[in-house]
Amino acid sequence: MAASSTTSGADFVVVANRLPVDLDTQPDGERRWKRSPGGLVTALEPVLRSNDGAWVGWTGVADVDVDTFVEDGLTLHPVRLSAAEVTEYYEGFSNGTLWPLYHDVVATPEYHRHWWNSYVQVNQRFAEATAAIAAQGATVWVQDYQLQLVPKMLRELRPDLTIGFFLHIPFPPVELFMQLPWRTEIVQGLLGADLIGFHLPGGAQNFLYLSRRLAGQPASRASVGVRSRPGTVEVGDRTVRVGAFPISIDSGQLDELSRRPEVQARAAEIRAELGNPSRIILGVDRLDYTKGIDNRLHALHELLAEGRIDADETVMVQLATPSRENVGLYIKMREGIEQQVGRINGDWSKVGRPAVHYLHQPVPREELVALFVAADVMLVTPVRDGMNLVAKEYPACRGDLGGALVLSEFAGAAAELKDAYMVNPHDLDGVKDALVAALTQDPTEGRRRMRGLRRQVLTHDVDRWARSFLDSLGGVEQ
Ligand SMILES: O=P(O)(O)OC[C@H]1O[C@H](O[C@H]2O[C@H](CO)[C@@H](O)[C@H](O)[C@H]2O)[C@H](O)[C@@H](O)[C@@H]1O
Ligand SMILES: Nc1ccn([C@@H]2O[C@H](COP(=O)(O)OP(=O)(O)O)[C@@H](O)[C@H]2O)c(=O)n1
Repeated sequence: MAASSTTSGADFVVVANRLPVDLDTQPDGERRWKRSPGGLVTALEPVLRSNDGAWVGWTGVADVDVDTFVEDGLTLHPVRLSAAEVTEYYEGFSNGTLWPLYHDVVATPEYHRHWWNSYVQVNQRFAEATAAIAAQGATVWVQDYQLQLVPKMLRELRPDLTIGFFLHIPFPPVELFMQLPWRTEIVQGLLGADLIGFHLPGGAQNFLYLSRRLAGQPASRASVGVRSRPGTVEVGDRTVRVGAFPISIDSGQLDELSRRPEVQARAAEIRAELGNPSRIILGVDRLDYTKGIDNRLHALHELLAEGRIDADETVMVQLATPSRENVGLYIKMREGIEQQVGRINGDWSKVGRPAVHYLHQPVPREELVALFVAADVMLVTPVRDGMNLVAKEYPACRGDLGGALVLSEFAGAAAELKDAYMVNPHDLDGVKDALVAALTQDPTEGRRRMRGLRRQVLTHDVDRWARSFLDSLGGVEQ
C-alpha cells in the first residue's frame, strides 16, 4: 500500500498503546527517545516505514505533553496518559486483568471497576486522536489488547474509515474469557473493525463463537485457515472478517546484519569474554512471568547438580529486558528469578566464570544479533506466548546453519517452527532432556533442523504478514 501523511490527514494510520520510541530520562535529567520494548514494535516499525504512514501511541511516560513529531522518517502522534491512567489503564486493566486472563490465567487476573472505567476513557482518547488525523477514507490498523474498544469507538466517530484490528497475544479459551465482567463490551468493541486478526486459527475460532454467544451476531462455523478462509460475523449491514495471520520479523535484514564481519567478530569476542566455553546457552526475553524463565533456570540447575551439564564447559546468558516494573506480579517474579540466578551461581560458578550471566537491561540490536550468532542453544520456554519473535530471530541469524532452538509448544511460533526441539515447559524432565539433546546434537542433524527453521522464517517474513492482513482488509466491502 502506498500512503502518505499530508495536511489533510494520513492515509494509513497505525494505532498502538506505545509509540515505537519511549521517552527516557537520563541520570542527568536529560530526556532522550529510545526504542520501545517488545515484539509489537519490532514487527510494526518496518511495516509502517515501507507504507509511509502515521503512528498514534503513548510516549511511555505519564503526564507529558509532546506535539506530533517526525522520528527517523515516521510521523508520530503522542497520546497523553495521566499518572492515574498509567496505573489503572496500563498497569491495571491491560496488564493486571487482560494480560493474565488472555495468557491462560497463568497468574490470577484482577477485576476492578475503576480499572475498567479508565480503560474505556483511554480507549476513547485514542479513538479521538486517530479520528482527528486520519484522512477521508483512510485505512486504520489498531493493535493489541490495550485498545480493544477503539474499533467501535472509531467507527462511531468516522464511519468513512476502513478499520483493521490485530491481537498480538493469545485469545483465550471461551471458558476463561467468560470470567471477564466486561466480556460483551470487549467483543462488541472489536466488532467495530472490518477485519480482526489473530496469530492462530484457534484464537479466531474462539472469537467467532463468542460473537454468536455474547453479541448475538450470526457468525460462520467453518474452520479458519492460516492467511486463508477467514470467518465472518454479520453486524447490521456490515460483514466483519475474522482471520489468522501469524506475525513475523524482518528476517532478510537480520540475516544480512548477522553476516556482517563486525557482527561475526563481535560474536567471537563474546565467546572469548565468556571464557571460551564449548557451549553457550542463550535466553532473551522481556522479564515477564509468561516467558518461563524460572522453568529454564530450574532445568539448568538440576542438570548441573546431576552432572549432565558441566559448568566448566557450558555457560548460560540470560537477557531480561525490564518490563512493567510497577506491577506487583512482575516485582515478585523478578525477585524469584534473581534468587534462582544467585543460587545457581553460588553453587556452580568459579571466580571470573559465572555459570549464568544475567543482564537486566536493554541490549543494543547489534549486540543482540552477535549473541544469537554466538549461542549454541537458544532456549525459548514460555508457558504461554502470542507468537515469540525471538524464536524467529535466532534462526534468521544462523546462516551458518549452526545452533539449535529449544521451543515451548505454548508459543505461537511453535505452529510454524516444527524443526525446533519442542518442549512442554511444565514438564521439567522434558525440558532437561531437550536441552541436553540440543547441546549434544549431531552436527548433520543440527544443520538439517536449522535449514528447516530458516526456510520457514525467511519465506514468511513481517512483510508477508502485513501484506496478507492489509490485502484481506482492503478486500472488505464497505
Ligand atoms: O508495551 P509493554 O507493556 O512494555 O510490552 C511489550 C509488548 O509485549 C507484548 O508483545 C506481544 O507481541 C509480539 C509481536 O506480535 C508477540 O510475538 C508476543 O508473543 C506478544 O507478547 C504485547 O502484546 C505488546 O502490546 C507490548 O507492546
Ligand atoms: N534484551 C532484549 C530482549 C528482547 N529484545 C527484542 O524484543 C522483542 C521481543 O519480542 P517477543 O515477540 O519475543 O516478545 P514480547 O516481548 O513482545 O512479548 C524481540 O524483537 C527481541 O529481539 C531486545 O531487543 N532486547
